[in-house]
Amino acid sequence: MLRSHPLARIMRVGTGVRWMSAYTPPQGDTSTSPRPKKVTIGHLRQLWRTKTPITVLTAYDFPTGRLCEKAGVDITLVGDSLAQVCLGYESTTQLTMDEMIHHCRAVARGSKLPFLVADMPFGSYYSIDEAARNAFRLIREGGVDAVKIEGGKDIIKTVAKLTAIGIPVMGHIGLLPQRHTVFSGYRVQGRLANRAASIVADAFALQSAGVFAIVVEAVPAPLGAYITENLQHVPTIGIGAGKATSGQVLVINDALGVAEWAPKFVRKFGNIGEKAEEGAKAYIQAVRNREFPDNEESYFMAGNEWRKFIHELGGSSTKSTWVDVTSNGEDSSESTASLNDFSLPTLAGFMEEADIVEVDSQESKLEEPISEVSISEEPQPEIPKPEEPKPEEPKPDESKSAESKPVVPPSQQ
Ligand SMILES: Nc1nc(=O)c2c([nH]1)NC[C@@H]1CN(c3ccc(C(=O)N[C@@H](CCC(=O)O)C(=O)O)cc3)CN21
Ligand SMILES: CC(C)C(=O)C(=O)O
Repeated sequence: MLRSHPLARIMRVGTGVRWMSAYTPPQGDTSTSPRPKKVTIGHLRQLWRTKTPITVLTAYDFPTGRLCEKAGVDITLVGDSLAQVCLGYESTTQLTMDEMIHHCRAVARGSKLPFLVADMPFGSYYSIDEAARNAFRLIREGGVDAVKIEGGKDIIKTVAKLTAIGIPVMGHIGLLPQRHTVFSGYRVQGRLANRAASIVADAFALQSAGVFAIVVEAVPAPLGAYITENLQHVPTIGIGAGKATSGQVLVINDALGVAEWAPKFVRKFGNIGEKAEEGAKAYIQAVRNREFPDNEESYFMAGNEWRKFIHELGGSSTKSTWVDVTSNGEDSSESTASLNDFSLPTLAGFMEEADIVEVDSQESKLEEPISEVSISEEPQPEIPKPEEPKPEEPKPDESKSAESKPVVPPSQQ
């Protein structure tokens, strides 16, 4: 089919079709549940051969990377849509290599099982040497498995070089967002016969240069189908290219309904934007109404430490007092004893505190929650006055102290 096609001969570079890998594809269910093994090019090829749609979603950071893995996507793509979706740039052309690598590293920490692809930013592949240097950076520093490059015949020598030296490359044809200025905007490509033929030629050229898959963006559905049917060795991943491509990709924010606007080819599979706004507004209301935090969301002192604490302060305060120590250790409370009288907490003090917190978390029932801080009692006679006053609280750095609630690591949430 390939050889007989009139456009298949337009560009042939290098020694022919190369494949990057011959892994044994993992067996078993790959449709919905997260697979236990790392996705390889071999696995992607098996999906393509069995006409199982290849699923691709973009990710830009650790949580979206985690989401892609947990949802069981085949390919996680750190697209340069990062520029617009996450960094607020006007276009993808403003994104730098360093920014891309920074985000790739975060995604890679969260998305370990899906095949991980990163876009080569605009300007990072203007020469073959630059392209190779930057592709290696994305793989070494960014931790990705493969790179994606926008363009067809025009960049074919670069693509052939990258695949020849062992860098898996994903092509990208049709609408090329990095060239939106040249295209006079983000416009559907290949509506006219000439341009459609040129896009088909791009696909064949990329196939010959050894790419492992080709993203086909914003082309008429029949053209997406035609390219998919006529490529012999490479799956297509469509975005706005109709239903017949070998797989589909969407920007995750678009798919989840985060953004206010999305291209016509997007379907919203979620309504995160609305939900997020609702949540943020509910929080603000609760704080303003003093409904948050509650006792369940607050910490209390161990045993009768509060009484000891008041006792050490002199115990003569008869009104509600919040002891407030600023970071320089100055006392701004209304109590009679100045906290300057206490020695500042030492490392030993922190360690002691850590012990107490542990006891506290085990025996948190020891103490009644104090719903109102009301100090009207005289010091309890049975409480022995310690030799050195030791404030349990406040501490100069609350965030570093041990928590009494178990903390769920983000990766388990
Ligand atoms: N959120 C988001 N989603 C994307 O799919 C995406 C990005 N950002 N940023 C990078 C590129 C830019 N993309 C775009 C941006 C705009 C259109 C757009 O305006 N399309 C018009 C087509 C107009 C026509 O030619 O008929 C549309 O109405 O869908 C398409 C793709 C795709 N990529
Ligand atoms: C939308 C996909 C294909 C992309 O290139 C990107 O996220 O930048």
